[in-house]
Amino acid sequence: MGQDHEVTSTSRAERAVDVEAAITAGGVLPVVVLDTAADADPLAAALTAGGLHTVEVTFRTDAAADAIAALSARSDLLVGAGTVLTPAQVDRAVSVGARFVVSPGFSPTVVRHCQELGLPVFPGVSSATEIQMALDAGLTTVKFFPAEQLGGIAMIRALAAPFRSVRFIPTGGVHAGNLATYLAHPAVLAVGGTWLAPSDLITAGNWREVTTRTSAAVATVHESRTRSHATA
Ligand SMILES: O=C(O)C(=O)C[C@H](O)[C@H](O)COP(=O)(O)O
Repeated sequence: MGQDHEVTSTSRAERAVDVEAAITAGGVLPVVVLDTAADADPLAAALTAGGLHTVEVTFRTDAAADAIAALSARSDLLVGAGTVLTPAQVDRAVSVGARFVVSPGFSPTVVRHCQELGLPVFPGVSSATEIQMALDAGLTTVKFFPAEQLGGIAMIRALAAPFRSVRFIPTGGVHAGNLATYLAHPAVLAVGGTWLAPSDLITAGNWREVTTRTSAAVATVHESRTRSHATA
């Protein structure tokens, strides 16, 4: 029994690391709002063609669960659920195959529920107090939301100074023009945002533009990491 428990916790920890490693490797986490699950496959094709293999599908539409189910069935994509506000949504997300959960804010109830399920969770924080709440809950990787509105990279610099173990996924107001500024900070694990696949492009079925934006973001991640290795 005790041994079973140990095995389970180890595999959970490994799963969590896998997810974080995949998000880190991508450098950019596309956030999408899907109105129909029919868009799932072309979206996945567009993102993977551009070089990204992670996606966060927000629980903001009725189609979210079906879309997560369709995307999770693919072997080339790691799919998480975003805008998760309640434990019931966590359960729904898990039941359709979501591998991680993202919230706009810090909910101790949502975080605890994810931890009980062994599901990686990245709650949003917007202040030093919320970071301490995350640390108290045993988390060191958090979403920083809404990043630009909170002061952008200057705020991350200020927060990263005392919280040396914390890694951030800044999201909100990030785009091709300011992506590199965020990626340059060592406390930034990856950056999230809707600019790669915004609702207007999805509705128009403009998958080519989604791939173009994704490739550009991937190139920026690559340049940024090459530069930081060169200066390390
Ligand atoms: O609700 C959540 O869990 C979210 O994920 C919020 C989104 O991350 C932001 O709405 C993205 O902001 P933009 O990239 O500026 O469009």
